[in-house]
Amino acid sequence: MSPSNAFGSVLRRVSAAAATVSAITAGSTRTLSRRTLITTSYETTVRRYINISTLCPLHQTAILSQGANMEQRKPFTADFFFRQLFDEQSHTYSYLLADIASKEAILIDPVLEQATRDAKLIEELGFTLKFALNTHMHADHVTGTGYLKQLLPGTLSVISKNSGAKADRHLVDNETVKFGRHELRALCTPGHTNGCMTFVVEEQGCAFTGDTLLIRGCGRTDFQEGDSRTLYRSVHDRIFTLPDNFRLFPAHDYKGNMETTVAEEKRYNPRLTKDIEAFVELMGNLNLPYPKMIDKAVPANRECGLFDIPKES
Ligand SMILES: N[C@@H](CCC(=O)N[C@@H](CSS)C(=O)NCC(=O)O)C(=O)O
Repeated sequence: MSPSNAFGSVLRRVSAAAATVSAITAGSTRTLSRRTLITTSYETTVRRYINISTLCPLHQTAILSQGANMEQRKPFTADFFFRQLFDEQSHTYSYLLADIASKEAILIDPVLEQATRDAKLIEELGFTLKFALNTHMHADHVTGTGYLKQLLPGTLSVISKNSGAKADRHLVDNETVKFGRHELRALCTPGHTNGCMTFVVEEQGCAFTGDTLLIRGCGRTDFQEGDSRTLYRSVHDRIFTLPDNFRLFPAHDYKGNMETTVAEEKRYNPRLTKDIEAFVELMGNLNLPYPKMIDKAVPANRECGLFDIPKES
């Protein structure tokens, strides 16, 4: 058997073991916390079936990390539409969510230069864009919310009250935004900026973290109202307290990653796994260059993003 076939066979045995664990834990004792039970049972079962010490360290990590990250993730419900969109210039992810039955949609963190792409997609899919939301007042690109209001009349722009930016609707902590039968809950997660929010869709087991938590990273805290201690508390108190299996979708990624989970970031985020003092020290020494667009983006985003509207072709 070739090494890759052997690894495939091991993974199949692990999946079978994981299924057994899921079945056992489904009706199991409540004396242990759900997370402890899942992680412990998974690792115990894997070790019972496979002598993992015979595998290389990479494969050992790959197999054991599945216990916390993959096994218990919920699929989206059949009536929930999800589409991740990307802007290559600013490395920004936007997210189109919709209720497939009622066709009501929302768009999180649209980018001005992609507004015509997004509007076309929304029209092609027969959706009505109810809300165009920003997780915060961005510094690296102009938001598409203002232009989308023109392209798709009836759309309302949304941002947090704490952002100080103009919008049709201002969200406060714990407020919900409804689209069809679905809803997201907006949690204040300041630190990168004062007005940062994380949007949680509880039923679908996912959250949109903006720049508060990035995949194996986090938003910088060296401009606007950035504050490292505040960001650390936001992540630990409001994102890491979500269920371990929640899928997390950030506003940016610079390395080609697309999503993560609460469990993964709690284990592997090189910044947020540190204690708060070490985190503050690290964030104070990032020495990142300022975003190229900051002088244009922040004033535009304070006005909901109407700035240099691209000409129609
Ligand atoms: N090079 C980009 C800006 C990159 C950057 O600073 N990203 C921000 C989020 S957008 S304000 C950030 O918080 N990064 C964290 C990190 O660790 O990289 C540009 O010039 O636009």
